[in-house]
Amino acid sequence: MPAVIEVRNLRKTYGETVAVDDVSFTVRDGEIFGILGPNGAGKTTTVECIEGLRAPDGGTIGVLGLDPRRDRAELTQQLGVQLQHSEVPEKLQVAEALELYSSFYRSPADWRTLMDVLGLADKAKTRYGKLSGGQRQRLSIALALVGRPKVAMLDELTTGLDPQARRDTWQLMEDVRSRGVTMVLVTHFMEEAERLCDRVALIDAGRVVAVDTPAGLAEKAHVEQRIQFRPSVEMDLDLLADLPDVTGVTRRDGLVLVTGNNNALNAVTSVLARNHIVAEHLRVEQANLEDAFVELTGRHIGGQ
Ligand SMILES: Nc1ncnc2c1ncn2[C@@H]1O[C@H](COP(=O)(O)OP(=O)(O)OP(=O)(O)O)[C@@H](O)[C@H]1O
Repeated sequence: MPAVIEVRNLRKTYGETVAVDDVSFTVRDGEIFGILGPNGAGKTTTVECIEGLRAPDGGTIGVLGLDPRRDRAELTQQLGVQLQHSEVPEKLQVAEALELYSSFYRSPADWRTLMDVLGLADKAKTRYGKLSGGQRQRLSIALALVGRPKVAMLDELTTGLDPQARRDTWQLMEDVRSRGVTMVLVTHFMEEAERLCDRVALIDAGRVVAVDTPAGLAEKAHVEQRIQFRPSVEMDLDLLADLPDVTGVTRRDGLVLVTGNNNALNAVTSVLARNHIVAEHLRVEQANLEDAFVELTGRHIGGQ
């Protein structure tokens, strides 16, 4: 797959603060690429450099073969950017905003259709300042898509949304991806990254810690799988302890607790089946992105 965005050794400082130290990654055509990291990791600064809003102190960036600073006017036509709340005038009505922003583009989407798709049709005449958090968010997504961009940059897509609105927004993003739009998603929500992103760059203190699929990151971190069940009959724990994929087996209150690598569940269930043992109340905890981040950096994404 060809590269849509190529970031090489990006560096950006604000006075004494090194916001982005050394960031490199490639975003491929048609994927949802996540940038995940704790507050202050340098995510927004990276994205703003890609958008051409900030001049890097070092490194190179190519977006659709363009230089974000030199070719800013052309890039604006092809790159959809989610505006921050403060950038939309309070008094502008929803329909007015969409019509206005669509006028900036050579071949915009039909903004009325977009308004329907985003569930904003009944708010067409409502001023931005009177919209709920979820409605503002949907409008900002609509404004990012109204130019029919090849690439959309979405920063904190679902921050401040309730769980239902968040899930609706995820569904929407999947629909947009299926129309071939490449998306860069900045987030600090694990679940969002796991659900939506084809690949994720984990960023910490201005550096890329790892880039991979969510599953690949969890695996890379060598985080163990935890399996817990109640055997239907008394069993010899050595049956499990001897398995190469298993690292530990203990018994507690009639429950068997097994830890092991990503193949441990397969190995354990095969042994149980061969021995005619049913695993009751089976629970499996898979390693997730949060585990991977902690393993790779020693810190939690949620901050602290
Ligand atoms: N305009 C600015 N002037 C000075 N320092 C800044 C500016 N913007 C960001 N910083 C600093 O640069 C560092 C990286 O900030 P950035 O906003 O890029 O991180 P982030 O990962 O997007 O964080 P968050 O998730 O909190 O938005 C932080 O230490 C921040 O305080």
